[in-house]
Amino acid sequence: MTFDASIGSAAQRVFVSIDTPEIEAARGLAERLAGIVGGVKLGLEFFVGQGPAGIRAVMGGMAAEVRPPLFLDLKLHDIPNTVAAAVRAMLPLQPAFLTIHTSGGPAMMRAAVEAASMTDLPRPRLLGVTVLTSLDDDDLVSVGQGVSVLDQARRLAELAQSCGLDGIICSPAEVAALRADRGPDFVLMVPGIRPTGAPVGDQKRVMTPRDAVDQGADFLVIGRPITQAADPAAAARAIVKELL
Ligand SMILES: O=C(O)c1cc(=O)[nH]c(=O)n1[C@@H]1O[C@H](COP(=O)(O)O)[C@@H](O)[C@H]1O
Repeated sequence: MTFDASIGSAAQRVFVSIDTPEIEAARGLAERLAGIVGGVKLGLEFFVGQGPAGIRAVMGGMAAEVRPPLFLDLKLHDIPNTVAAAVRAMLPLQPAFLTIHTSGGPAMMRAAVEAASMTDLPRPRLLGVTVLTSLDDDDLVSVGQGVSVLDQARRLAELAQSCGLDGIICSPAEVAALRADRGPDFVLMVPGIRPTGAPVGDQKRVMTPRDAVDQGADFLVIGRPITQAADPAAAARAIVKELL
């Protein structure tokens, strides 16, 4: 299914992150949430556990009329040839969005963009991870990047746009600055979302769904506040309601 990135409703902004290695758990959540949220994100944990066949089982388990767009979040980071080959290998799964790490550099990003366009299959939107939402300024110092998170995110976002990426993943804390820098058409997909009172866990730069959208986020990536809730469908509905 091709993905129309125009945002017609509050629900379309929400991608639920289904982080589990178990196929039945993933399938159950996807089916329960399909009519409520705008998309499903399957990432490293599920892909390592279940591979492409697992992705097909989850997405194919939903009727075409209700199947939400797939965000396949593998955060590729390798030499250009390897990343390009991995992007090509993902295309048959028909993701609406893919992720690569912008810190892989310009040649890697350009190779990924080229690879994504090389077949007749629908072209996914390529998003570049800037600075992970689990990091803060001290973490960047500890890995030898002596810049603030905001400056690093701005720099990587500019590089991603210049390399032809469709958008970036960034924390809500930088969204307003990055929207101003990169203009209205660059996709800002934002994890690190916590409804008021939800446990923050390993995230360091967080915001509520409403505030993140008000700051300029196009899409929100939300995992545990929905998937770990006693009633995931009710939790997702409450978040969408907050965005109306
Ligand atoms: O690329 C991502 O989606 C991502 C980037 C980032 O900087 N931070 C981040 O949390 N994510 C993903 O977003 C999801 C957030 O999940 P929760 O913290 O449970 O809401 C996880 O699947 C992460 O892998």
